[in-house]
Amino acid sequence: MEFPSCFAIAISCLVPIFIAIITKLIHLQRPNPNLPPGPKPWPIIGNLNLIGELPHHSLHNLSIKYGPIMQLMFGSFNVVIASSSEMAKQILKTHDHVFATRPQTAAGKHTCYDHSNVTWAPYGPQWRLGRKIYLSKLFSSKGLESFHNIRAQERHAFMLRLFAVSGKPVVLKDHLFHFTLSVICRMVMGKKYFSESSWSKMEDDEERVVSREGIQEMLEELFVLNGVFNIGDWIPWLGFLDLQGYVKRMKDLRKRFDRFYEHVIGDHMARRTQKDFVASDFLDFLLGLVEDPHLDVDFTLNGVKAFTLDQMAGGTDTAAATVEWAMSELIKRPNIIRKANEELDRVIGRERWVEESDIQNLPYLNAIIKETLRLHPVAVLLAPRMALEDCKIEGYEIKKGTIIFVNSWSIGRNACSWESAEEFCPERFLGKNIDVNGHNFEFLPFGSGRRMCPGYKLGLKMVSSSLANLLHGFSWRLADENMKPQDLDMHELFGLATVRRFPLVALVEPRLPQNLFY
Ligand code: HEM
Repeated sequence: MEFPSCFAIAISCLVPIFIAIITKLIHLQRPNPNLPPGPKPWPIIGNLNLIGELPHHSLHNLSIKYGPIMQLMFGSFNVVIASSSEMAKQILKTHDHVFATRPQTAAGKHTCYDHSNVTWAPYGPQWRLGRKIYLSKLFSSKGLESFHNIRAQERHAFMLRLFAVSGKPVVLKDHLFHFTLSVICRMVMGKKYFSESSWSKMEDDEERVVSREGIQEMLEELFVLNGVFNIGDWIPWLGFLDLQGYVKRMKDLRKRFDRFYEHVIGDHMARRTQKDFVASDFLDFLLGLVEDPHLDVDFTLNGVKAFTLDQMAGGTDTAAATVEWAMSELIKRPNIIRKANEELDRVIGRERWVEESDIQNLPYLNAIIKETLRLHPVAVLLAPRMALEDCKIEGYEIKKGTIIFVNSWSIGRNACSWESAEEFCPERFLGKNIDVNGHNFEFLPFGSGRRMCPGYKLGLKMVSSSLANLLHGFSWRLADENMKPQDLDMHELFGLATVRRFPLVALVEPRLPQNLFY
């Protein structure tokens, strides 16, 4: 028999066996509320097949049936899922110190420089150093203010690019990504370092090693690979087989990022040798740390790359996907767009664009953003945490090493906390003191506690100011004239950031006077 058909038969035999192994290895366990006080066991109630459904949907359905805290055996690991605001509070506040670390995954190892970025770092000195630097240098009020001009310039450039394609079908996400990536690159690396031209023109552009489309593709792949169910993570003895080919993809991706960072770091190093060198961006500051003998961690060039990656990953797709979800919900509901436009016309007027300082005066716009983050929190299961020691929640023992997911997507749709939970209704937030700062456990789009998103204020600034100007500057309709707005497909693509499965394609027409577009 020739090789290809041999191979095909072997694969077709292996796949069902493999699926059988996996489904046998996933057990659902749930607490029994009728047991006397004392440690309560988690009885096994059956095997589950979570394959084929989006994980946050399956876990949401299970939590409706089995309660707000349940334990799964997932391969070799215990996994606890919290699906209510009370359980989220227990994990992210009451026992935050116990669940402050992350599991070590192949993605953290191969794509994030051996877990040396803040997102995947174990709870320890490297993580503490990163958070301290981010919160003091980038996300403090002073830090955020110092990059105000960059955000304003890039936002204006974004509006001009949209204007240039008005009347033609626009893939909104690509424009949003261009905006968020430009802001983050300039904040962190001093300039964009990617070519604005398309692939074909790249060779002419000597200073850039990657095109904008190329880096977007790399970051999207990073999010996918950091969110996948990689068998080797859950069943370590099968890891060497790399059955799904994910580890190979991770290694390939790391090479592409290395090539990019080596160019950027090389450029910064060359500047450091100049006589009149003054550190002027975040990367300069990080390179200074590599030479610092007083740090209590061994901070290397890999640390520089990893911390830079945290910003590029954390700040681009998340904010772009949130605005894309918001516009998708709005395009289906012209009456909400009308109310937002009425507020913008009244507060801002048609003679100028919306500035960041205006956002606090736009309660309806803020309510739209909160409603979007409630129904479409891009990190649907937050980022996984791991128990550093044994702990008891509601009488149930959680063993050291257990992996914890907080189902933020499910919490945002919990009928006990939200009336008509499945409806997109910004009005529910008007006059309410519900915020995204991690103190309201029924609403956790940025998480809470020690590992809460450190960049949430920047994320919110980019989301709110871009959405406000998209609504103020343009009128919107679907590019497919035959599709009714209410039929717009809202399916998700699961990953560390859960994005639209099919990008939103729209037609825009300017709403403001022509002179504002030059
Ligand atoms: C709309 C925008 C954003 C959303 C929805 C978002 C959401 C999140 C969520 C849910 C987490 C996990 C929190 C947890 O485990 O409790 C997280 C972590 C993180 N985010 Fe964000 N984020 C956004 C923007 C940003 C920005 C702008 C940056 C940086 C430029 C950033 C950097 C990070 C980092 C470094 C972590 C890891 C924190 C840690 O493990 O200690 N994020 N983000």
